[in-house]
Amino acid sequence: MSDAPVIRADEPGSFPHGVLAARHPALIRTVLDAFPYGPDQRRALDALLTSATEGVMEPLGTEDDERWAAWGAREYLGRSWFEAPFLWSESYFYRHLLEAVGYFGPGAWQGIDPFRPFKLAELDSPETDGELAALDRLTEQPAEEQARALLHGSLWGNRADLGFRLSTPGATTPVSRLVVDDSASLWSLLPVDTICLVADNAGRELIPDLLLLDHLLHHGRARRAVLHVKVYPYYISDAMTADVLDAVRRLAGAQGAAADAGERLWAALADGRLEVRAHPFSCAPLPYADMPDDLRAEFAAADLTIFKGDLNYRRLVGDRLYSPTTRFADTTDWFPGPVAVLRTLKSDVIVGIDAATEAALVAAEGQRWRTSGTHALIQVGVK
Ligand SMILES: O=P(O)(O)OC[C@@]1(O)O[C@H](CO)[C@@H](O)[C@@H]1O
Repeated sequence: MSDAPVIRADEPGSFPHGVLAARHPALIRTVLDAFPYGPDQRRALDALLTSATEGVMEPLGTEDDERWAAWGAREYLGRSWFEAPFLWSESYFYRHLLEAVGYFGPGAWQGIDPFRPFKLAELDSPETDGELAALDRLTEQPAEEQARALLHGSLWGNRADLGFRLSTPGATTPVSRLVVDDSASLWSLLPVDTICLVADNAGRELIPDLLLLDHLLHHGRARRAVLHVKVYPYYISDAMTADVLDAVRRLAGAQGAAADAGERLWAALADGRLEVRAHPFSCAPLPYADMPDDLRAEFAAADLTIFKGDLNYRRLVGDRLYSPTTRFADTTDWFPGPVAVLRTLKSDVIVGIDAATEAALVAAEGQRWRTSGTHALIQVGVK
């Protein structure tokens, strides 16, 4: 195991401190504005707002406390949210938020995703219309060119995360060259029988993820695909099964090439070539290295697993302050199969870049490059 320090949020001015001190309160206010929640839910959200910024982490008071105990709660309950590992307190915050809005019931609000209005707004946005219309031109290109464009669409789609935009309003700064580009190695692993894609955000990220999977299935570069999503609403815009269905419907209801892809995806879901999985560990406050055996076996059975996004990156390599030149392979060698990541950089964790690249980024931006969302990478680990 690495001896790089686990990231915590206890240093004012640091990125994780800002997430807990500013992004979480902003999120609670946004959710309060988006729903006509009743007095009990509003009180619970107000209480969470105070607790999350000034209080300590408390039990949920439900049977889920047992699961969280198995995930380490005994060590952190009663302590400030800022003291626990960043990954742990962020995940626990989302679980508490769902408790406050009655997501797990009993009651009429059971199963109502507090983030759904924002996810749907993305699917209905003019930007999504534009991206779907562009597919008609893309299908006229050679298959190789289509594949490259769809991979990059899926990669940069990762900027479309609502949490990031809560604290980075107008995050439309131009994108830049990849800080690591192992895409040649990724393509060299195909074709495969089974590809797994561990999804990140719904809406404008999930659409290009689905288009990439459709392309791989349609062009025989994978026989089947397994799409891992979250088991409940998490990190604001993370995709769940309901979001996959919304996205496939959005595609199928579009025109031209987008509609063709939507229909193929619908058929692939129906005949099992595309399977959606939502494992309880998907919302665990732990790195994937700690995943349970059944999930490990699922990844082991895939010929290639692609992890999308910043949070999955943190959970794959470990949420630690590594030296950026630490080898990617050294942080992922425990993974039970070939693994790739498509990620825009939105938190402090980074491994696998060379010293010259790091020096150039620091010279140009200080440490902002780690969190600004304007840089991205494609990394691949094969044993
Ligand atoms: O996983 P995603 O959607 O790419 O990013 C999630 C994120 O916005 O949330 C975390 C902070 O709350 C950071 O890891 C990251 O910046």
